[in-house]
Amino acid sequence: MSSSMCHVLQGQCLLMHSTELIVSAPGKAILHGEHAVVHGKVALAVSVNLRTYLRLQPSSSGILRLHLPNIEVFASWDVSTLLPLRLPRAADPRDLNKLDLALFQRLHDFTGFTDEAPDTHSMAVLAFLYIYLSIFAESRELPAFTVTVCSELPTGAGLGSSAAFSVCLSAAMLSVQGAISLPPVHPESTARWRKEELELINIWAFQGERVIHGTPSGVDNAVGTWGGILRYCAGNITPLSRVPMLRILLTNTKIPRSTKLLVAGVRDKIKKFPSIMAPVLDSIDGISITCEQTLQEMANDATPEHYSVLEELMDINQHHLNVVGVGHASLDHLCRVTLARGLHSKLTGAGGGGCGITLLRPDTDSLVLQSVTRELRDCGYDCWETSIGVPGVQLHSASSVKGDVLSVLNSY
Ligand SMILES: Nc1ncnc2c1ncn2[C@@H]1O[C@H](COP(=O)(O)OP(=O)(O)O)[C@@H](O)[C@H]1O
Ligand SMILES: C[C@@](O)(CCOP(=O)(O)O)CC(=O)O
Ligand SMILES: [Mg+2]
Repeated sequence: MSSSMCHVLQGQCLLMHSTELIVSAPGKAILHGEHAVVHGKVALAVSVNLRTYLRLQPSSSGILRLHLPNIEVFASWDVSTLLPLRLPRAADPRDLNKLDLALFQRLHDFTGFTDEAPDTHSMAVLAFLYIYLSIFAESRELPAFTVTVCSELPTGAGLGSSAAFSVCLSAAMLSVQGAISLPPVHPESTARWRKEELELINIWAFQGERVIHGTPSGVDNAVGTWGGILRYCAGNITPLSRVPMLRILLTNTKIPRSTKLLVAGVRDKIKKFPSIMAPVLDSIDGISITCEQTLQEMANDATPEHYSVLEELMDINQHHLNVVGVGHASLDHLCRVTLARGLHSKLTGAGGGGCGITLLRPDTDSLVLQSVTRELRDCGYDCWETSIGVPGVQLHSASSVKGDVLSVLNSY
């Protein structure tokens, strides 16, 4: 972290902005490396063209409101009741490498939520309050505003909805606090923040992910912040600029699952069978590295043989993910249905249900695609071809937001 950023992090509340703002962040698909990345291995991840949108409206009512229509949360607090929960922000910015457990405990006591049975509502509310009380820890007053979040992403399906949510919260609240600027945004257009500001957004989004996931790797919030295609390993983010434009079919099996529980399950398995699981994680690391090399070669000249390598890597990784215990019958079925048409799939994200990705070749026949899509939909799955590599977190002019999203944001 640069010293100037430390200064901002420690800053005595610069200028508090009091304008309405709309921000958005994309979801992601992990090509390879989910779960292994939590244990220091390489992951390759891409942003997808489904976004989470957040609208923040300042208020003079002294009431902080949170509207999360996707998960039916409508909460409000008198800011005076939140004041006693605040703790001075840690003097050492390196402490942002973990959660402030004292604040976390206070929030549990205040809300009455328990850590044993984390549910959709409590995780979202805790992440919101945690980021709010941390970012405004040193502000003279706690600001009142209404935050409304609406997402195109399925919640809890492996496409990084938790990270897109955390990135939006972080960007909006850092902007209000004045720790980052409000870049000028022209009508019908969007704007991005500077590199150092994006780094700050990413750091605070990571805290939100910690509240929701327990021990996230940080790959999802990195994609939500930076967008594009990234290699991620132990906190090091490398954008991959020279890669072919991959065609990806996304399938949501709609089997609900929790990233937090799946990540904890993998940790238990590694603890129970260290000598068996370590080689599997190493092999997943090898898959990510081989995939990255193959993609780089393909940027110059993509051949059918390159696609065969990518397909084989997906098959091997899908087996590994079953071995580490994050498979599901619905995902096995997805792989079988697509393979019957010559297409290769694997789960993406935490697994246990949720989404899978299928690699399409540039010349995959549209009739093949139509029949495989129909068959997957007949299983009750959602299925669509997605664009990848879209921009990360953005500030929007209201007229740049799609009509249906804007009408949801405006209806609360
Ligand atoms: N649009 C949203 N509104 C409110 N909370 C959300 C939203 N999207 C995600 N979340 C929070 O993130 C959690 C899902 O995170 P997770 O289990 O990591 O799944 P994923 O990130 O794969 O979608 C939800 O339980 C909720 O707490
Ligand atoms: C399983 C993991 O690798 C990805 C989780 O992604 P998602 O929450 O299922 O979208 C966890 C992580 O990297 O933090
Ligand atoms: Mg998540």
